[in-house]
Amino acid sequence: MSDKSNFDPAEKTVLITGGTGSFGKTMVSHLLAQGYKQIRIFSRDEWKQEDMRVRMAEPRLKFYIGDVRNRASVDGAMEGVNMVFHAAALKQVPSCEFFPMQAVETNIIGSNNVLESAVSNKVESVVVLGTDKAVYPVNAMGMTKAVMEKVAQSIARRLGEHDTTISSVRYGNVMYSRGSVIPLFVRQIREGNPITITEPTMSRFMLPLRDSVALVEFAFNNAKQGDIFIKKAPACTIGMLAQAMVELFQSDTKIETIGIRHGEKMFEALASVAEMQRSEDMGDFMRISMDERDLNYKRFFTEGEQLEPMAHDYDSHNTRQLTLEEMKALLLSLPEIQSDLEELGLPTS
Ligand SMILES: O=c1ccn([C@@H]2O[C@H](COP(=O)(O)OP(=O)(O)O[C@H]3O[C@H](CO)[C@H](O)[C@H](O)[C@H]3O)[C@@H](O)[C@H]2O)c(=O)[nH]1
Repeated sequence: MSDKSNFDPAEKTVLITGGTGSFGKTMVSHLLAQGYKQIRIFSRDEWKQEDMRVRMAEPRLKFYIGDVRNRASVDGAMEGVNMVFHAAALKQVPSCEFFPMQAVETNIIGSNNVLESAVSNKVESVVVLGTDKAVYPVNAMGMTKAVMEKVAQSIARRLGEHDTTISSVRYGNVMYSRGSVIPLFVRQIREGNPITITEPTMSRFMLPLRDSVALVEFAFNNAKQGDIFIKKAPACTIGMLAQAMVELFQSDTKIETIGIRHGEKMFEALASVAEMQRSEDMGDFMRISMDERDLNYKRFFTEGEQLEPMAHDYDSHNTRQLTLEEMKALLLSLPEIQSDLEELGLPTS
């Protein structure tokens, strides 16, 4: 863990891969407010970069066009960087399912490029952004993100205290993220169409975007080599989410059950049983330390390890469940829901 006692943001340059996404934008505003010297945005889409450049008009923001799949383009943005937040990813479940090698290229090979480039450039700390879908993965998005974590830890394992600190975070569904269920429900309500729910008892961890930024910051401040951090989060069922939306929007639209989609689980886990056994409770957060066993055959084949039999996964069925009122309050705390309700002339509190 690098020493943060003399940490001065005014001396630090941060690189955010995938920096024009929802996470990147929120993180950029946060870092600017904290007085960071320079923030570099690395991404593929020139239009999104142009939009951000014009809207933010901020000299401390620097833009780099590139693709994490291309090591040279990553190297071109890495020189002189102190911290990296690696958010670039293919994260849509269906697109990864049908083009799994594209997910391999970006999520695994691309992440390896970012990490190796950061280590070569003596970056102080890299935080890699992951997902709950990497725990017991069933779809290509989760599988490639699970391998990404393994790549991060394999590099961390060979590094020492004075090298780059590598850590990962995992989080669940970011509320109102592009293409996700909440904006879909809003559209359905506004157009007067039925709300389509897959399965009312299916559950998901619900996380506002601001909490994902807080988690990444927490990881940066507390990381030891190879750690994975999660933020404790409540969950809700999709039936409850739909009910909360209908009530907030005072809608009489129907709720229609359409059935589970390709590649999805009834619930998600943020940590497996084995990980829970080596986790540290840090208040709102949990640290899962790296499994430090090496490839020592005896320990893997004949000695093993004593695990406590009590433990269980940390999943969206056994975490704290939001009540209907709490779900409505959480939705009301989102700026996007506030502006949707305002546009419709509905109460925002
Ligand atoms: O019409 C729909 C669509 C979805 N759902 C349900 O709503 C929940 C959330 O669905 P999302 O599509 O919002 O989220 P996913 O859990 O499938 O995946 C989300 O989280 C991933 C990260 O873990 C990726 O970021 C992905 O893009 C993002 O949509 C699921 O239980 C799903 O079954 C419905 O009830 N009705």
